[in-house]
Amino acid sequence: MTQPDREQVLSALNAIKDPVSGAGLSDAGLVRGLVLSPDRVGFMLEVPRDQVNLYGPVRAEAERMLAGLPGIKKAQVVLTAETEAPVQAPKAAKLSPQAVDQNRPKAPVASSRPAHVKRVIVVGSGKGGVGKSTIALSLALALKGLGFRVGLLDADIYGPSAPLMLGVTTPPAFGPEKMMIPPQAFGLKVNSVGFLVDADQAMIWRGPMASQALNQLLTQTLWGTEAEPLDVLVVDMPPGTGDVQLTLTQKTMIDGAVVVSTPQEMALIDARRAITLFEKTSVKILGIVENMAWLENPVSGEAIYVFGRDGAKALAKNLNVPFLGDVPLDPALRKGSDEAQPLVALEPDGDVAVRFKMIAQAVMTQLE
Ligand SMILES: Nc1ncnc2c1ncn2[C@@H]1O[C@H](COP(=O)(O)OP(=O)(O)OP(=O)(O)O)[C@@H](O)[C@H]1O
Repeated sequence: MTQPDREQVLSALNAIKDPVSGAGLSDAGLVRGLVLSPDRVGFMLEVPRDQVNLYGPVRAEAERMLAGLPGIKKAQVVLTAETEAPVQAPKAAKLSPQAVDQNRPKAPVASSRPAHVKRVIVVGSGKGGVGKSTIALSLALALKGLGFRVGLLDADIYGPSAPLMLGVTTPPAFGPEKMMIPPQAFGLKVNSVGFLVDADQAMIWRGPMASQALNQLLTQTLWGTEAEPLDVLVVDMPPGTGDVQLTLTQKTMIDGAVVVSTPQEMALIDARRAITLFEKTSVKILGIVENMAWLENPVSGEAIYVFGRDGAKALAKNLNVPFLGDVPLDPALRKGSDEAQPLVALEPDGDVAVRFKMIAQAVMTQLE
């Protein structure tokens, strides 16, 4: 079934009135960053913080109306001023002396939690190279764009990439009580296993050493303070489902996991494995993101399904976990990462950034 084009969506949105000006939503200039992808449509409704209550029903009505349009299966409207995170008492950080011992089986009871961090979410993938780090960074930036205080922990011992993607070359300084003071880039507090050791060295770490290093990065970084706690810490996990990943999920209080996959069969098999790992360690699955979902033909604008179509979406349905959104294969996204100019920060109203804001919003909804 053919889906409506931008003009048709904008005109349909005018049927819903802005409660303040009385004009249609599009005419009132409230529709920002409209994105259309196969079966899906979404946009951002940006309103002043003190008028958010007024626009909750408008958002719901817009979603309902868009979802009813021909060829649209899912509609998502993000109300960007509505995302203040509830305050949660921070727990004290402590390093468990048993943190390095992986030799005997343990009950999956999480113990460590970074101090002054309200929520920890991990971004994982069963398979390497599916864009997990790109999604973790972009999600962190999108959460920042929604008004949260955000940190990014690059825990990918096999290929730490956050320093390169963000252009951060200075490792964290050490503050009181040997706490690491994370460098900041694009409004994010960042720490990476890449700051601590040479990448080649990290790769040959034995499981317990890697686990201990990750635990230190988590709990001995000054992510927040009592006065200014971090709202969300995004952890870019190492790919796969080995001992290091298992220990990280067992030892750390994690509020939820985002699983990244391409639509390709091989990636999906591994994504399923990652989901099983999280389920076994009682980590809530926030949902699946489909990366490299399609490539837009620059001449015709037609979608080319390089890695197959809707595989991750189908997996989410199959496993009964939320589907958080899809991201196209976009050369600008790759270029931005390579040049330390992340696309989501550089073009916050662009199509890719808006997609990530919607994913970020869906993540926060799952966390509530
Ligand atoms: N949607 C996308 N569009 C274009 N390029 C992308 C996209 N997602 C990721 N890439 C590029 O693909 C490559 C691999 O991505 P990334 O490093 O994020 O994957 P990863 O799953 O974290 O890999 P690893 O397992 O090696 O850590 C990078 O060059 C990245 O810029």
